Amino acid sequence: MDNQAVNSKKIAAGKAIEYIRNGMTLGLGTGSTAYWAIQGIGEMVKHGLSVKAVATSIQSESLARELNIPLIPFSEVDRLDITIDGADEVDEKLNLIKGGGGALLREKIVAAATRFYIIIVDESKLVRHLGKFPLPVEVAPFGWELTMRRLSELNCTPRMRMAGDKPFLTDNQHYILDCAFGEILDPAGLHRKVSDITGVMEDGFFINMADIVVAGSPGGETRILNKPA
Ligand SMILES: O=C[C@H](O)[C@H](O)[C@H](O)COP(=O)(O)O
Repeated sequence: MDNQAVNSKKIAAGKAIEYIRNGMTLGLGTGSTAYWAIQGIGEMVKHGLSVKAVATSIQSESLARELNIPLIPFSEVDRLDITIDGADEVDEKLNLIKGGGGALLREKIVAAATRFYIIIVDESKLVRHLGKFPLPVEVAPFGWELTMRRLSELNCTPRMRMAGDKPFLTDNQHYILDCAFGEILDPAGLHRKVSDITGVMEDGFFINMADIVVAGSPGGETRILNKPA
């Protein structure tokens, strides 16, 4: 990753953590952008911030532990005050594609329990229409070939995500099929069709979930995009 992208991610994360207050329960996202938010929260905890957090992946959980961010089991959570997470694409209505790192199912469960869901991206992730980034679809290993055929009937080209010569396994021991649809004009409609396929555990569409998106630029500026009313 080039230094400019790293800087944009760091800047966006720095802005997002300004929303955090003492006593909050937080959701910790996953990926190279969320990494910077977790680092920032760790720094705030070191300086006396009192928060509790849940993580959206094993990777983020380990990072939070290293930074002494107090973690609680998700079973103890009813509502989270703020979750900060990254995204692979963000459209003009703040609909997202997520799951490039394979964490979409837990991320969506955490997002759905969140009062104020903040997405942080470098500005290159902002698009008019979703779809250039193939949609990650988490599927049950049992019968995945059939699930893949059903997905391709929706006019996409699904590909099994690999880790070396084996299928990539999510934290939930599922597979990921990356589905190249091309430009998607109706993400909500397509989300319904994908979700209707038996064997699909979750897809990477996050429709109408983000409250704000903080986009960082390599020059060090941030832009805050609000969910349309
Ligand atoms: O599964 C991974 C997550 O959805 C990430 O938040 C997303 O892929 C963005 O990751 P990054 O910030 O590394 O581009």
